[in-house]
Amino acid sequence: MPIKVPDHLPAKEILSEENIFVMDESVAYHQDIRPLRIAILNLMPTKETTETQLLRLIGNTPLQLEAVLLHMKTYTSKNTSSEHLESFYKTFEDIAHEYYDGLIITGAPVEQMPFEDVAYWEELKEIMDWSKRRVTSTFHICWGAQAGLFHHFGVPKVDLDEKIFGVFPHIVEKRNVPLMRGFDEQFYVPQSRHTEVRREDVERMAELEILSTSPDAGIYIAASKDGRQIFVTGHAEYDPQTLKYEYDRDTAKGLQIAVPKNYFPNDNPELAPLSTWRAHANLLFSNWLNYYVYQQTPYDLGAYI
Ligand SMILES: CC(=O)SCCNC(=O)CCNC(=O)[C@H](O)C(C)(C)COP(=O)(O)OP(=O)(O)OC[C@H]1O[C@@H](n2cnc3c(N)ncnc32)[C@H](O)[C@@H]1OP(=O)(O)O
Ligand SMILES: N[C@@H](CCO)C(=O)O
Repeated sequence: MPIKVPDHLPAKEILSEENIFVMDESVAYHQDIRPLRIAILNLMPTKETTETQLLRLIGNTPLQLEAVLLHMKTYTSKNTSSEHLESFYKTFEDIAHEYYDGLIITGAPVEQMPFEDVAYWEELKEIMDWSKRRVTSTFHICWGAQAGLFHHFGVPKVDLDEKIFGVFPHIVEKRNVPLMRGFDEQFYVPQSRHTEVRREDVERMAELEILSTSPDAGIYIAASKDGRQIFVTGHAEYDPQTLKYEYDRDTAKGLQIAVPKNYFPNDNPELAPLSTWRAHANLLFSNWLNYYVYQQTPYDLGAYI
């Protein structure tokens, strides 16, 4: 939450320069409060796991949220039961006439296919176009980020020689941006990708800025300068066991997969993995919800979007 201070207090300028959020009394007085409406477009096969991971993170805020789960109408999930989807999910068609304060588009295990071969690509393009008109800020994760960067900005995804797999150190590139508030100089994030977006392709787009990168894993966070589109290539939301699950799964299938880096103690898969990214994940999502959703969205949704 912002610190509310008298309009001309000298500390206000110092804290603002430190990228601490300070709000004038006059602005605070005019804030109206209502629950935030957040839609989660869940493209993951492991839908129940992903729901839990994301709700845990967005629930870590004093703000009231109304979360709506979405799945694709034009694709039939193999790994999630239709009972679960019918009970808890809606489709885009059900909500297309509404406005949302925030939208999260998850990753999906389709990154090695051309975008056009993904069965729900047309529906996803429609949702991404809609998000520009009806959502205050959209948070794209992993393949969702690649899809958004490609669709909105023509940034291609590029195959990697080897999967980036493990928990890597990341750094802040643009410190004076609200999404980065309170980030450590170096922090850890799980990455699990066979593809990447290249720095030069993102830098070519004047509307985008690169906020955080990793020497090992490349671009981590890019965003539109107006904050309405956030693209995150890593999986801050992953549970401590998720990379282990992916490693065991691929090993059992006989795939050539390296042990995830910086994850198991001594890189020994027999030992229980250590979580080193949870604090970062909480900060990333609460910064997004606070500064890009709550502080920006109009009280009357749809009033200016
Ligand atoms: C880069 C990122 O975004 S990372 C995020 C993705 N990571 C994960 O999903 C990790 C967890 N996933 C998994 O472990 C595995 O996908 C499993 C175990 C759930 C299933 O794996 P498999 O049995 O090998 O593959 P399966 O044939 O069931 O298809 C896997 C998924 O690929 C996706 N998929 C495959 N082909 C297509 C296609 N043409 N169009 C759209 N989606 C497709 C679907 O999401 C499908 O699962 P779903 O139908 O339940 O949504
Ligand atoms: N995180 C994914 C990789 C991209 O599909 C997995 O290992 O399932």
